[in-house]
Amino acid sequence: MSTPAPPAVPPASGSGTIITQPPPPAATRESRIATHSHIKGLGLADDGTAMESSQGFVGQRMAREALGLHLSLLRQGRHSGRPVLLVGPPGTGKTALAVALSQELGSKVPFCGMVGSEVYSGEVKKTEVLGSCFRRAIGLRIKETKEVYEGEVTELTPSEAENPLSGYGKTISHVIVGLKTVKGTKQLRLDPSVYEAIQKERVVVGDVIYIEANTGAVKRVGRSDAYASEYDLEAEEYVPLPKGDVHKRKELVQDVTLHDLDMANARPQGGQDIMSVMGQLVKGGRTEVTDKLRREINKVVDRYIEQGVAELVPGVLFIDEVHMLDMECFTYLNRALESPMSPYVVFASNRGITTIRGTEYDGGYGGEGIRSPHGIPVDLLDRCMIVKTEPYARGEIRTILETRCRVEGIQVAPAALDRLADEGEKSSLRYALQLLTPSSIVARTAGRTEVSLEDVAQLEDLFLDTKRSTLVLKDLDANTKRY
Ligand SMILES: Nc1ncnc2c1ncn2[C@@H]1O[C@H](COP(=O)(O)OP(=O)(O)OP(=O)(O)O)[C@@H](O)[C@H]1O
Repeated sequence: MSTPAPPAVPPASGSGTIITQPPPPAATRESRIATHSHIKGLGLADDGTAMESSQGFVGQRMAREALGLHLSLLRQGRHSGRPVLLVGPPGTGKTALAVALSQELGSKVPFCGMVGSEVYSGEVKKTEVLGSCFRRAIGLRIKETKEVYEGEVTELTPSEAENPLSGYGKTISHVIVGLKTVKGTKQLRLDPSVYEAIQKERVVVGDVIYIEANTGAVKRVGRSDAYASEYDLEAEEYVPLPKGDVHKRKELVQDVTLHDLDMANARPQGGQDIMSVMGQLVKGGRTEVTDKLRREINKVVDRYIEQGVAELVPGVLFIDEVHMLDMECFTYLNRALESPMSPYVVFASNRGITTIRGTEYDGGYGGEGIRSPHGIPVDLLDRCMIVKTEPYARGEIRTILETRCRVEGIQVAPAALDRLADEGEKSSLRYALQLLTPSSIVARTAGRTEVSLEDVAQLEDLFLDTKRSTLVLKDLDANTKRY
């Protein structure tokens, strides 16, 4: 049966189609707790005002409301060329705000986070690193109609044959797969390469899958809901039995980023399934993608957008410690921000007036370089919408600590929590947060389930905060003139 050519993603490779929908929960994740795990969004009410504590966010109301407004700009597609700059002392939630922004946009909108110093590499140009981050933050949603075999797996029987290349062992000659839909069933005799793809997706009887007729790529959609009561507790995603025939044309939506397309086309060798493409991405060192290739890809992308096959999804590029970038990067940013294919850019810096990197050795500026607020040239600064974050009050620190305890599953006695909040106020929120997990370990070692005041006190002896550490150094310096 003839099929109209699928809109193979960029030029000649045919291997550019990358399915980046989130994998089904079964294949994913143990619960890992990261620094910002408790942040679930900006915590804004319907009228855009920030609630005192919501979605894991506590305080910092002005900044949250400002970002809420930017979010509306982004949703209306009117953000272009207007980056946000988050400024404030360390640990006041600048990164947390960027994370919340990306959460608000949803999992299908790309988010790329980087630190200013990442641009310095011996192998890749600074502007190339920035350029690839820009493209990681721009998504493309491609709608393709493909010929597929879809259904619940009723049979999965590999057929073995003698290995013609060696006297020992056996190889798979073919695999029989039975697929069932509401309308009927079909038995397929498939190539061993499809069996490999089935194994990689960890398909078992009872799963709903589809197999692309042209490429043999296999995608596990989830577990058939006929098996829903198999276990009492499960992280499985259950899906209904597919309707229609087993063999049909299906509209597939694939989310890729421009960077995925660059990489897939820079090294187009290998298979067409997601695993081969992913393999290409992780193998080898960092490779530069030429400007010419990017322009070609942009042309194809433009064509797809015009044809209505694809839709551009601008995401968020977050550059933390932006003062670490140098003049060359800032000049590049000025141009990149004006491009019609620009993501929503958020910068963050905790520096005040400081020298712009890359201008220090310029004799024209008296050897000192150009000094500017946050180490950013004024012309770029002028384009930014600047949002300030404030240091936290003790009550806010206590609430943030409480939220973290809930996320990490730590029980802390009220007196210990008060002590940690005091530490947070005296030293920093980060220091107080860092003491949480170790104090729970100390409590557990002592056979208790709740962190007590003594546990926190013990840790304060073991770990110094920045202020005490500076005092120790000053003391050493005064007494021994060393260190
Ligand atoms: N308002 C808040 N509500 C809840 N958690 C917060 C809040 N502010 C900060 N945090 C948490 O405190 C920790 C430090 O915050 P974050 O890393 O966002 O600070 P930062 O301003 O980016 O610091 P730096 O300038 O050092 O990069 C993180 O775990 C963050 O999730």
